[in-house]
Amino acid sequence: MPTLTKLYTMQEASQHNSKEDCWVVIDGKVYDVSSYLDEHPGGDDVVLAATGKDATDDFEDAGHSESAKELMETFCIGELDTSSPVIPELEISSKKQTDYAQKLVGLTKQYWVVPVAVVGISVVLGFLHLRKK
Ligand code: HEM
Repeated sequence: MPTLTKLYTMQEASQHNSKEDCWVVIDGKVYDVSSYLDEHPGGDDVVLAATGKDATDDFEDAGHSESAKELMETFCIGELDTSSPVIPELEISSKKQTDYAQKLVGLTKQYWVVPVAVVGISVVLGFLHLRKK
């Protein structure tokens, strides 16, 4: 008999990112850990920080025990739908664009002195030139 596994997109899972409603995605599975947050020995903040992304590495890096992994399975509500993945390149390039735009704005703010100095020097030179005549 086929098993019915509920599929969730990362976008959907990432909307559950609060203390009252917290989902994490680990190893292709989606876990609703809302009821466990207060009891989590590592604290609720680390789990909350692991929402909205693939938290497999974070989970593994914390060195969870076998019993922690067994407990985790009791919170499993489905699997990650990978059929329409977000194209990472698109995200990165759009992020880069905003980064450049922000840098440009920063530079213009920082280097306002340059055009002001150029104008100032031109005025002084103009004055000197007129006086010579
Ligand atoms: C389904 C989700 C999770 C369950 C059931 C769970 C369960 C546990 C348990 C039982 C421990 C105690 C040590 C052990 O037995 O291994 C623990 C520790 C810890 N967990 Fe989780 N955890 C979950 C998710 C996460 C996530 C997503 C993170 C993100 C980084 C995390 C970070 C930590 C940390 C840092 C500790 C170490 C606390 C310490 O030793 O001071 N856990 N967790």
